Amino acid sequence: MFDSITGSLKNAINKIRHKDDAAALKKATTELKKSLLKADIHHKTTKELVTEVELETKKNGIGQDSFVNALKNQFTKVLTTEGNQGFVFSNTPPTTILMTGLQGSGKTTTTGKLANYLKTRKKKVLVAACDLQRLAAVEQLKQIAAQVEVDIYFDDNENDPVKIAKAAQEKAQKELYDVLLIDTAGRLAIDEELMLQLSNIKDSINPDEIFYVADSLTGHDATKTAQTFKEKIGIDGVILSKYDGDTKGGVALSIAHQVGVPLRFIGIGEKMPDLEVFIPDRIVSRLLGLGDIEGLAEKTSAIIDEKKAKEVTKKIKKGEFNFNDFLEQLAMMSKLGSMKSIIGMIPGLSQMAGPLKDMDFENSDEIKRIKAMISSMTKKEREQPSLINPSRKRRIANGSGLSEVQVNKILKQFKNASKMAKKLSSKGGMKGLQNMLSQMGPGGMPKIPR
Ligand SMILES: Nc1nc2c(ncn2[C@@H]2O[C@H](COP(=O)(O)OP(=O)(O)OP(=O)(O)O)[C@@H](O)[C@H]2O)c(=O)[nH]1
Repeated sequence: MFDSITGSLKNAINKIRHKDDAAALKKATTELKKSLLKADIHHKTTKELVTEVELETKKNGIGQDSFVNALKNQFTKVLTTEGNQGFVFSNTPPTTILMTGLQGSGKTTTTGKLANYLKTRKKKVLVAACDLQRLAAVEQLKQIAAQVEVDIYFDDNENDPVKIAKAAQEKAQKELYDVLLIDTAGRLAIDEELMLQLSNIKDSINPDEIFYVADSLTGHDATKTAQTFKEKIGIDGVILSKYDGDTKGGVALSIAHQVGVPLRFIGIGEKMPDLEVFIPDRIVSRLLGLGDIEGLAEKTSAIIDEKKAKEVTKKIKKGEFNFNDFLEQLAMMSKLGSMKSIIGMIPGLSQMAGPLKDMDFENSDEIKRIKAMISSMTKKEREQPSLINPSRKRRIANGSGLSEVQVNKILKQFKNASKMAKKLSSKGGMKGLQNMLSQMGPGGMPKIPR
């Protein structure tokens, strides 16, 4: 998700090789500034962040470790704004969310994604179709609701969105829904009529939170419109849509700081599972290429049961992650949405996000090769990859139709990844970064040979 920023941060970090090298720190901060601006992070945010990183590194003694820690702290500071993180449930259900945004920002799709996010977490969700501005919007929401299997409230005979919102809320209260998501109308640009309509809905239903869906492809305009929505109707969170199409990626890192409202979720594709929760410290971990074990486990537990997710995390931490776990994860991952984002959550694998980002699980040659290799292993070998000696490798290569070189490389890659995962998920994980960076060449992890 953040591969280009992660890559340039790595370049900045690599400028510092020795302790107390002030000239190297200068080079690193110059590189940092250049890459943040190139990523389209707001210039004010960039300036503040770079200055603070430099000060903190100097204060703690110049070195790669202290520079990485300063980056981690300062990024977390920039991404953290007063307000809720992720999805927060009200003490008195239904938690009512007003979804707002400009026309085409992805508001209706995002309403469906959020409904799906909550549904996979076993919540009873009702969506309300209050976008009466665009003719097809109600129909679109009906289709999306059917797709993610949540209930929808609409009224084709009513043309007052306030009345529809109110009736939806009554239904949600009476029928004990956990969450009510209200899709509202958008406009091509901010206008008084839209703001008045939203204010009226807000006054009538008193939502727990108002989310503003901003199109990340509009760059700094996304920040500006969010600001205006905040001033005019008050918003509690921003959801950045279409982040998958944003090659620069910096808006996500400065929008909360600029608008003063937390970024809650990011849309990373057109499919319903393509919604990522935005928790600052987890995002920072991914930005620095350290993955997000906690996020992965949380996401995983929505698909498989929580106990199993914990088991996997424990296995990773103990370095016992084996090929059976790998196959199981692979089958499950295809249900989790974008490959790029999943890879970014696995420590040590985030550098592969580039080559693997568009991977299609069913049809990918790389995955087919790995599966072929695993299917030629014995039960014991899958459970205990360390058993695989040269003669076993030859047998596996023959059985899977791969060359010995290919088998060797895949095994090595698996071993390295589990080692890194173990190291980085431990308490001293930050220290592991230094080792990880020194082990990796400029292209990240070695590619699986074709
Ligand atoms: N690639 C990508 N496309 C997205 C994402 N979110 C939404 N879209 C697409 O953006 C387009 C517009 O989305 P809608 O949900 O219809 O937009 P809207 O804001 O509800 O529009 P109005 O109802 O007209 O206000 C659709 O084609 C969506 O599939 C995303 O995160 N990534």
